Amino acid sequence: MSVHIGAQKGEIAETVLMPGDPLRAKFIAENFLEDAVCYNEVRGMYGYTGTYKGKRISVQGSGMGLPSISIYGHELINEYGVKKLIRVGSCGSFQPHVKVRDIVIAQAASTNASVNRNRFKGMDFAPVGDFDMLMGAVAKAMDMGINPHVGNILSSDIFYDDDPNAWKLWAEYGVLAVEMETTALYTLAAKFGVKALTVLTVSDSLVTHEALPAEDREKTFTQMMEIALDIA
Ligand SMILES: O=P(O)(O)O[C@H]1O[C@H](CO)[C@@H](O)[C@H]1O
Ligand SMILES: O=c1cc[nH]c(=O)[nH]1
Repeated sequence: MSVHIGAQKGEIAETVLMPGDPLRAKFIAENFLEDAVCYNEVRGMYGYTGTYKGKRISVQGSGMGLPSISIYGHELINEYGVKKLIRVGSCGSFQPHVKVRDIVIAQAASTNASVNRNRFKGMDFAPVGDFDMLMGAVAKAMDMGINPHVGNILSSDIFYDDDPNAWKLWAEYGVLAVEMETTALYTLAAKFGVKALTVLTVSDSLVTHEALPAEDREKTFTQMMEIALDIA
């Protein structure tokens, strides 16, 4: 057991899908993995290991925000030997051409959080996704007839911002969408020499104010799940 994960050594695969929502982890395990076994229920942050097309894969909820994914990512890499982490999340669109239910692949992740400023003594680190997995995810999406949006995203420390127009500065610089974890995931991967990629589905738009309900966010983002499982 690690501090936050109740698995024994060897119970977690080298490749782990990481949705923020633990119920999305359960959905992926029940609908995509064969012989899935639940290895973690600590804090209700479900983790499962099973097989997909014969390959051993785990799926672990990350929780919301940079500190939460940092804790699970750190323990997966350092306590369980995980080598590939693929976030499967939801995001809010910043751009008119990025529509609800579209797929976004995070080439890089900007942030308004101070964690990396602290880590790098006031300097800026540019967290980027793994290039091979990025290419694989784009190719798989195209095979499925999907044109994914690939580019910079914002990993925000704030869901309910005091300034309702704060997002527009990022939008002006071409940032595609907002979520809350990837900058930490990519930084952890760089520090520990493992691979990470984030694949997102647009759940709402800050441009049009459209939004999908929680059940859709938990269960209907199956294209993103298929892309992630393919590159796993
Ligand atoms: O749907 P998940 O993966 O949780 O991702 C997004 O949704 C949560 C906010 O509602 C944040 O965790 C954000 O990153
Ligand atoms: O962090 C998030 C995730 C989805 N939608 C948002 O607006 N923000």
